[in-house]
Amino acid sequence: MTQDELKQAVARAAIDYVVDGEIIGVGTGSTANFFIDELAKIKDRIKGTVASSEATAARLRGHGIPVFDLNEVESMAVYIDGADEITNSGAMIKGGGAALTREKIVASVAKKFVCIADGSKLVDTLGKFPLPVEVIPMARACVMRQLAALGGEPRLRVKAGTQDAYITDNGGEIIDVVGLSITDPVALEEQINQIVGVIAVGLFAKAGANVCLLGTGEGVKTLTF
Ligand SMILES: O=C(CO)[C@H](O)[C@H](O)COP(=O)(O)O
Repeated sequence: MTQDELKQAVARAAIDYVVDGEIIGVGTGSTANFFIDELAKIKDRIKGTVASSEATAARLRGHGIPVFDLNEVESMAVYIDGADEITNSGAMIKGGGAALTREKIVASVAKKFVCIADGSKLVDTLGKFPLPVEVIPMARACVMRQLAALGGEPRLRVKAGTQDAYITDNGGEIIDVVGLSITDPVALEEQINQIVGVIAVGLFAKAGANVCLLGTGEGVKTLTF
């Protein structure tokens, strides 16, 4: 199976976690996009969604699925999203698609985080994938110095084909930290959260996934944490 077929398989499997009549939190990225396309087939069963990015909101609306502002929502049954890396204990690196801050906010309201990922995302130790950190633009340089002191190599994410900083839906910039071996993800998440100027770090460790639907050649495996 191709990587896209594995992503489609987990997106289909995630429909079992959709709770009828409820609001569903929806992530960002190619796997989340496959999930949105599956959700569209059963859209009449749900009350609506909360989106973790403008791109996701546009895709949901394109399918005629209601998208609520998070401020209008008191509870959410489940949040369904991809990951760049996930461990056997449910800790994740996210933010390859630059939506980490809204993903973390929406996930924090949901009762359950269901991660959907192809098998290549399962790792023993986080950090091979560069760790995204969203920052306030004026704090870029001082945050980068503090991230370098943690042992990684911070790089400013730029818009494809330019030297210009990539700007997120929140007006922030993204620093990708290369070369970390993250043996204590909870401690590192707390440490980076303490740096003034950081909006959010793409480590989802303190509140990681509750379930991971992992696409493999032998079918979809369900990991619970
Ligand atoms: O965190 C994310 C976006 O900010 C995505 O979930 C992550 O990058 C995985 O993307 P994909 O499903 O395209 O592999």
